[in-house]
Amino acid sequence: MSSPPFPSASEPQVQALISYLEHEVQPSIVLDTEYNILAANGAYQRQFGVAGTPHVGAKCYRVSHQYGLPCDQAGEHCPMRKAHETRAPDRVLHIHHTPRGPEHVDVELRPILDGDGRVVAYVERLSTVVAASAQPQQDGLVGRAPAFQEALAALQRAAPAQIPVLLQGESGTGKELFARALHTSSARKRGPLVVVDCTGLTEALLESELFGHEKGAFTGAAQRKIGLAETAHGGTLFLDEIGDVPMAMQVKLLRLIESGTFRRVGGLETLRADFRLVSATHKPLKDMVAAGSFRQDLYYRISAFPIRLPALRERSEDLPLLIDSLLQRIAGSAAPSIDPAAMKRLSLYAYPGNVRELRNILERARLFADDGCIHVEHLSVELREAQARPSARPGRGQGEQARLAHALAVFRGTRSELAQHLGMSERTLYRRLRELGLE
Ligand SMILES: Nc1ncnc2c1ncn2[C@@H]1O[C@H](COP(=O)(O)OP(=O)(O)OP(=O)(O)O)[C@@H](O)[C@H]1O
Repeated sequence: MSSPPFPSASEPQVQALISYLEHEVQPSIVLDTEYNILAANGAYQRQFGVAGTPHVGAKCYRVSHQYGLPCDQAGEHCPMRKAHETRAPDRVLHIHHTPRGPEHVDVELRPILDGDGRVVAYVERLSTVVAASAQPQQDGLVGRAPAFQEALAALQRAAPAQIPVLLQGESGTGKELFARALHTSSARKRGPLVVVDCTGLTEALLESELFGHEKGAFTGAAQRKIGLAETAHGGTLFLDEIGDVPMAMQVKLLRLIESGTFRRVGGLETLRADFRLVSATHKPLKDMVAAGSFRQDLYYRISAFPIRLPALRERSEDLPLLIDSLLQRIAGSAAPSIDPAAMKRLSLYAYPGNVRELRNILERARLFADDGCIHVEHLSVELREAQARPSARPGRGQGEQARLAHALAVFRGTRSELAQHLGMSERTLYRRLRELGLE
């Protein structure tokens, strides 16, 4: 563990801590109360270190965010501030600058107290979040906007537990992708992830899909069939569009979830399946409960840990990142570029169909991009009209104006640092500020 002779580091407790952390497998650093990194263990240096750039002696916010100021003064949650006040550990999700570029990092900070209860140092443990990427990626979830980060932070908390998760979001917001990320971030990741699309299935069909059936259970049941609940044993069962499950089937689903037991259609044997339940819906389930079209007991069973997925218009800062990633996915190395005018139209549109709609738009447009570049005329009429109707711009509306105004008020760094903090270029920041009348 590298550690220079800082005054507080010479305290025996801190020295003992530094020596202990060297054997920790998780990247860890020791900080003093002035944000100075006193020591970094081998795991930290391997994962976050840059050859020739010593972290030890540097300010933590400079290393992880390239800010000139502590995170809380830059409009972000600072775990050190909170841990100092509460004398208790704090955990947050941040985007850190790493040798691999920006990454989502789960940061856990523990204050180290002396005999009088004074904080003498902090230990910060970091783990890279694998569930989502903050830079363009060939697959999986990408995003870095605050609304996306909030959902990701909830996913990180829920993933290691067994608790049933309910993903709620408009169509195309990435519910299935989130369910996959939840599964791969859980202890069951080596088990199966079984997706059941509950849309458009009659009670009989859903029952035989979910529970399976015995040979001869009904006309056409020539063989015994193993149901999806059984297939999910040891893994995750993802019930997509659970709001579409017919009322009569809901009671059977409740029994399965409560007891983990079920019977194949036409079978007498009670079977048991051990799975983690993840459900998703775009429907307002609570209203459906009030209207009597969704069972209240089932609702409470499936919604122990609700996660709200933001609409694309609530995370419009993510558009460039999503566009980059989706074009790579659609066209690989032949991915076209986008000219500034087309990019502007794309950023003005409201995307009622969310990321799926964005993907469709790009898939279509790239087929017209003969010169390797998407131009305005390659976009659909709605997109081309987007500029003519500035009122139809929820992403650039009051929400964004309030967010930028708030960031301007609380951020004490330079404009370039603010741009970096907001995940946009300095030029874009100036342009947005001008557009919103904040400049
Ligand atoms: N954050 C994201 N990063 C990358 N791709 C995304 C993201 N969110 C959604 N997508 C992509 O958008 C498309 C729609 O996502 P998905 O099918 O998970 O949405 P959904 O909410 O389950 O939709 P529906 O409710 O209509 O079933 C997919 O191609 C998916 O890969």
